[in-house]
Amino acid sequence: MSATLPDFLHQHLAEHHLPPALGSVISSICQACVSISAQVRVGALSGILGSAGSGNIQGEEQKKLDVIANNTLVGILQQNPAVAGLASEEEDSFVAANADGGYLVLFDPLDGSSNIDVNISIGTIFSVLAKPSGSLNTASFLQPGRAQVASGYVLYGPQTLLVLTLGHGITVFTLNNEHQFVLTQSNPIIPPATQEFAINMSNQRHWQAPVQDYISELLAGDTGVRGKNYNMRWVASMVAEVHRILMRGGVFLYPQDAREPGKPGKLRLMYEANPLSLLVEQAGGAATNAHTRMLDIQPEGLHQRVAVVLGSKNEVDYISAKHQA
Ligand SMILES: O=P(O)(O)OC[C@H]1O[C@](O)(COP(=O)(O)O)[C@@H](O)[C@@H]1O
Ligand SMILES: [Mg+2]
Ligand SMILES: [Mg+2]
Repeated sequence: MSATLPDFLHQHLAEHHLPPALGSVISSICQACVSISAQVRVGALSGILGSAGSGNIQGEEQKKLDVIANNTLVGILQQNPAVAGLASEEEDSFVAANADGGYLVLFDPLDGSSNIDVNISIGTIFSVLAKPSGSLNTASFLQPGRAQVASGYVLYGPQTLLVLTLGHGITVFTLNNEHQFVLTQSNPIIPPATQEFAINMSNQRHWQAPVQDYISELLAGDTGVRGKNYNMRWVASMVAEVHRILMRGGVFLYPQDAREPGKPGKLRLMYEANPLSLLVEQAGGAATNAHTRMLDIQPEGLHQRVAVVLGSKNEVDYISAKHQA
């Protein structure tokens, strides 16, 4: 249980006949995240807390750390010859990198921005796609989530953790004091049944009927149709919610709601939902938009929003059935 990330990549790529260039892309992403982690750790001491005074293309306020994390990832990935292009939640459109590169990297540089200034877990989420042949354009990135060749996140919590999949199970690494990711867990499995749910209850009045109905069943506990009591968690960093679910099960919902009826949801398909859904499926869980398997959705735009239901399989199936009824 003491392999470092380079050792693991060397062995895992060979075992699954994956190209070394994919390993170099993962290494570059992780190099950037080690740098981001170092900045997160010292917080106010390096002046990285607070607002950047700018907004992203989605009309969201950018925190200084959103911008720092984005620039760190873009700067390091652009230098990797295997990377053809990048897409980020914090960039207006894709960023071209190296013409001969075979991979595209998409990322949410800092997930959980509202938690940065209050010292609660935040993370970087990433997705890797093979670049289709031909010239690079937005359409090159619009591949369904099942086409991802790798995805993962780095969670800046009490420990800095890397959770990674290259399509053959998931592996958890812990950052040590020498700035190396060391393998600490192989192939955690999400139990199919759970008694823990995560949803932002303050939006209850805006939900559609199936979600209203589902949550009221859970709140009824052992006096209701589910016949058991449920506990609730809401960190407000999706990356941390997904990590909890990978470690002990649970279900996470960010449904479509009536606050912005024109949008299918709040979360981003390409930077959040797809990479995290691949991890969840690799750990035996399920991920949908309440109607369709997340990884089968055909993207139509880089910054596309989506409703999200993911986690313990029995619970996700139960919620989907309610939406089809
Ligand atoms: O509960 P709220 O306030 O809608 O926000 C929580 C959600 O917003 C997000 O923070 C959005 O991510 P960003 O910080 O990358 O914008 C998700 O991680 C999280 O699930
Ligand atoms: Mg996010
Ligand atoms: Mg973000």
